[in-house]
Amino acid sequence: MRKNKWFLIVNPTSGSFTGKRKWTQIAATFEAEEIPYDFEFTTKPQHEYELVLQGLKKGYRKFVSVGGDGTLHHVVNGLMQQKSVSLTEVKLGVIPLGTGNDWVKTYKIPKNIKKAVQIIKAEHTILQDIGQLSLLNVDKTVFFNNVAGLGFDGYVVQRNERLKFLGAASFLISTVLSLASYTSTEFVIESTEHKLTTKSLLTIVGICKYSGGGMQLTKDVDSADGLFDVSIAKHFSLWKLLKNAVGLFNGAIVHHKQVTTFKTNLITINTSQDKVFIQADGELIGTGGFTATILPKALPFVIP
Ligand SMILES: Nc1ncnc2c1ncn2[C@@H]1O[C@H](COP(=O)(O)OP(=O)(O)OP(=O)(O)O)[C@@H](O)[C@H]1O
Repeated sequence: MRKNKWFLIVNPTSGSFTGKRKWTQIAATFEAEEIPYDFEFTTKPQHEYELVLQGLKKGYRKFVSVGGDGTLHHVVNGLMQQKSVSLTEVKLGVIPLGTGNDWVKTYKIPKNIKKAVQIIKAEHTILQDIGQLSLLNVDKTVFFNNVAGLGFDGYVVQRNERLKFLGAASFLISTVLSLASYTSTEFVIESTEHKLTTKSLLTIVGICKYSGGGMQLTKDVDSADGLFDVSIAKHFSLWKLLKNAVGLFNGAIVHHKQVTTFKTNLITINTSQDKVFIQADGELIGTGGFTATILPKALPFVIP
């Protein structure tokens, strides 16, 4: 009967321990709404992945990621890496308790626990595209459900690890602090339709709309169109970035003349410089270049 029960994977550390603080309220809401569920707390980084595999083995098919973008990223990777259960049988809901909570913003899933739980109860799903990243420096494949990128944004994610206690504003603070010490990188970018060599600040490959705590760096996003939305930004001085700060959050930045955008289903981004950080869904993945392939309509997510 586990097939009909929700299996909640709870990261107590997400959102500077919001996960731990809100758990009693979440459990009480599931009970009040009479939604059958079981749960497990993560006890270490990336534990979500193992809990998904164990959950599938025990017969669960309906999962809830209780945490932030990182928790969701690892739950998605658990589901995507395994081959024993067809993903059409699976449903994945989210209760956002993280710092940035960027993926939920695309679908307007509220942070209000009662409302987020009611969305799960309604079980309305969208088949969303998933990105598959193959790293060029090492034999490693990672899946992502929101936005991946390399260059400056990887550098910011790496720097932000130490500032997350500052909450959602930490991303903007890390961005400003990082600009002072970051130099642009030369990338060779090859997609189905484009080939270019360019010195740039960052290159972002997006499925959904928001990253970096609410910044909109991808244009005309459709999360189920079988295409990545790519944005390549040339170097921005600190002054220019601050002048365009509003545009970072309302999406106008993608129209800036120093930003190039296009759509593609396959892209390879490489660099000969070392220590170029790669991030996927706000998690640090590695360094160097990657090939990103879109997997159209790959995973059913519960959305409003
Ligand atoms: N028990 C744990 N102890 C330490 N780290 C954990 C634990 N459980 C999960 N993690 C890791 O914590 C990291 C951050 O989690 P998450 O991204 O959900 O929170 P956040 O960083 O506050 O939110 P956001 O990514 O939305 O800004 C993830 O990499 C996750 O694997």
